[in-house]
Amino acid sequence: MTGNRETIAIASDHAGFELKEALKGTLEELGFSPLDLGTDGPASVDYPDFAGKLASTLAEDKAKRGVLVCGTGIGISIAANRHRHIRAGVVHDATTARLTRLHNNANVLCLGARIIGLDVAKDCLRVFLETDFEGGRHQNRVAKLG
Ligand SMILES: O=C(CO)[C@H](O)[C@H](O)[C@H](O)COP(=O)(O)O
Repeated sequence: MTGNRETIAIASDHAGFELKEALKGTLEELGFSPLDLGTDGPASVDYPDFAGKLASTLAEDKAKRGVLVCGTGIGISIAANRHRHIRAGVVHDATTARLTRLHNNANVLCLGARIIGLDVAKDCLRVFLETDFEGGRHQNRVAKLG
């Protein structure tokens, strides 16, 4: 928390850099405090390094939720999901953003900057942050993820 604003960790590789920068503003507009873990420019970097930084930040309880962006959202989600405390979902629209919270209790939103546009990405972010886990039949399934 920063003041009474929840901290949301955010990171990307070079392909996701521009979208990450834009989404930091969206987080602020929505009343959250973005914690930017890089990358800091368009130079080519390796997405596992940034997924790892975000995973460490959540493990250290510096944030409870995070956002990761790469070209497709796929590589950075694979990397993030190697960490047992991370449930990262790649989403493409508000429906998948809602369902990865309702059903998977995802704590990390993954977006593909080369796949979706800014307005859809903003929708995904807002819906992800405002949707609670449904629990019920999904509780046991999520527990089995490890
Ligand atoms: O890992 C990915 C594919 O799922 C990401 O989209 C990366 O951002 C992409 O591979 C980076 O590609 P580039 O050609 O090195 O820019």
